[in-house]
Amino acid sequence: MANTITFIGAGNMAKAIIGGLLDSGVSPSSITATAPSDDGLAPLRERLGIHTQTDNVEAVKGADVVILAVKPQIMKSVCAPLAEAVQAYKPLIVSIAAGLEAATIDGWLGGGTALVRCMPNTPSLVGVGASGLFANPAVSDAQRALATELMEAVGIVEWVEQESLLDAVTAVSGSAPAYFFLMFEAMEEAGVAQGLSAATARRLAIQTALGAATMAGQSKHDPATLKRNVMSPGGTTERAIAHLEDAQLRDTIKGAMQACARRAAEMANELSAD
Ligand SMILES: NC(=O)C1=CN([C@@H]2O[C@H](COP(=O)(O)OP(=O)(O)OC[C@H]3O[C@@H](n4cnc5c(N)ncnc54)[C@H](O)[C@@H]3O)[C@@H](O)[C@H]2O)C=CC1
Ligand SMILES: O=C(O)[C@@H]1CCC=N1
Repeated sequence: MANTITFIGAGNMAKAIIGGLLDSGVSPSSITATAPSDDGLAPLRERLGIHTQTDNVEAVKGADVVILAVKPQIMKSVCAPLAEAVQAYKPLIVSIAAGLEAATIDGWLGGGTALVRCMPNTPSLVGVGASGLFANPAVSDAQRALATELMEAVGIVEWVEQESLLDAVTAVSGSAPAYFFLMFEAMEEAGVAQGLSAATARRLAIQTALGAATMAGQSKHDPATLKRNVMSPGGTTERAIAHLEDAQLRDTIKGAMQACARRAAEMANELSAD
């Protein structure tokens, strides 16, 4: 990728995308990351070789893509000082903030910006991220292609044509690594309760998830069929799955995802009213 990319904010999600981009062969010299103090930036500069900057406005000047990677709650105060440089240099803006609507951010940046909203996830760090993208009407086809190229460097990309669907993307992939991490915690605890060492239980659980995800991604069968293939009639898996179904696991997951998407919509309302 020949474009220059500036990350405003160098926290967990920015670092995950930067790590994935570098692993995919993007040159460190094309990436700049900012933070209010140099403390967190020095390791990025020294270990990854990317540019760093404590002045957001300077970092925006001349960048082809500006990725807004700060917490939604401080986005307004971060965007307002950037408006002049954004209007002058017209980079593609990519916001990864949960909830915050494109029109709200566009307004904070002075209006008329080409803005892509992206909902990535932290496995971008290891090149197996999943991102949902939405473009506002000012985004050109070339900028859409650029956003696709950028996020495909760290995983898969799905475009949505309705902005509100990004809340569903947040529920199904943005927040979802945490659901699986919770599952690993629970499986490790249960494995230990059955006598395994924590290390053994963790290793087996994680490898099994990796195997199941790889199989589901490659198989011509749907997940329900793959599940049935594990369930020998009268066997062990049947009992385990019956327990999960009796415990309303599907409803629990649905409820969690509804809570997630509702919170994204709530945040959009709270923050646009600021
Ligand atoms: N963590 C995740 O799994 C995901 C996060 N997101 C979104 O990514 C954004 C960032 O989230 P995280 O990386 O988790 O948060 P974080 O708290 O790890 O990172 C935010 C970074 O912004 C920096 N920052 C604060 N004020 C700043 C300023 N004035 N100028 C420049 N940088 C400043 C902080 O130093 C911090 O490192 C949020 O909007 C969140 O909704 C989206 C998808 C997944
Ligand atoms: O929890 C959050 O608000 C962010 C957005 C998606 C994942 N982490």
